[in-house]
Amino acid sequence: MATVAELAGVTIKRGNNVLLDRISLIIHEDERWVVVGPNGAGKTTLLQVLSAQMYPSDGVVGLLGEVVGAVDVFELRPRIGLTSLALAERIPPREKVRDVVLSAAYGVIGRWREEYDVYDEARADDLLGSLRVDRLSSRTFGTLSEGERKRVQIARALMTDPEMLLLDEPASGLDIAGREALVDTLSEICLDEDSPATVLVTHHLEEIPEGITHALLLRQGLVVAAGPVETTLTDENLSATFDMPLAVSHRDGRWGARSRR
Ligand SMILES: Nc1ncnc2c1ncn2[C@@H]1O[C@H](COP(=O)(O)OP(=O)(O)OP(=O)(O)O)[C@@H](O)[C@H]1O
Repeated sequence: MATVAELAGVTIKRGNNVLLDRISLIIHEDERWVVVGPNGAGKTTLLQVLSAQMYPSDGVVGLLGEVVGAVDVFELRPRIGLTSLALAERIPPREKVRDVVLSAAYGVIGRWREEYDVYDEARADDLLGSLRVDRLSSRTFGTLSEGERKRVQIARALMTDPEMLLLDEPASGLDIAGREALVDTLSEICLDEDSPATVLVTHHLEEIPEGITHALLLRQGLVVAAGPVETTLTDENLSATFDMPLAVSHRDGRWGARSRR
């Protein structure tokens, strides 16, 4: 299987803070990763590295066969789909939903005067359909519920047919029904062998969709454990990650965690 990302000894420093500390990681195209760790562990920073938005202070980042730093990142970035709160906040509230998705084809946020071809328009409509928000395509982004916005952002991230899909807390802020429906949709994406390699950051094991194959546990910028999800998401590893005794459960395809105190 082809490698889509390879991090070797990657360190990110800001001032005296070490955000990521000598991270080494290989992601193959058929893998779907979940990244778990406490607030401030470096999860979002890792996604920034994987989306070529951030350069390492030390170490080497290989993405889609290119070395970051030795390649034009503007050619690399369209090959990687990203959803994050920071990106969502940059979407103009008056932007039409269909244009939020369509404008990804040009790597811009906010439609201006681009001419889109029929192929792009059909793809945007298909994605809105598969994310089950096609009925909202002529609404403005600012009028959507949180759950609807998350779906539109995922459709946007998939618009360029990326080779890697990065999802930063896609279910945060959703109610139970919204979360469950989104986890189902994410499961469909993760289980589809035509989907790109996926890395999903979450705070809650309940939000891990079926089809996730690997897990990375981060604490204070360091990898606590990484590997196949079944052998990585253990009581011992999760307890070490959050510095409290935790019990992991895995029933009917769904993960969970609770205190052992
Ligand atoms: N520019 C910066 N300068 C200094 N420290 C920073 C900077 N950016 C981020 N940090 C720190 O780096 C650490 C990792 O941040 P990051 O956003 O990657 O964590 P996270 O695991 O995604 O956290 P959360 O779960 O709270 O979203 C945090 O302690 C944060 O305060």
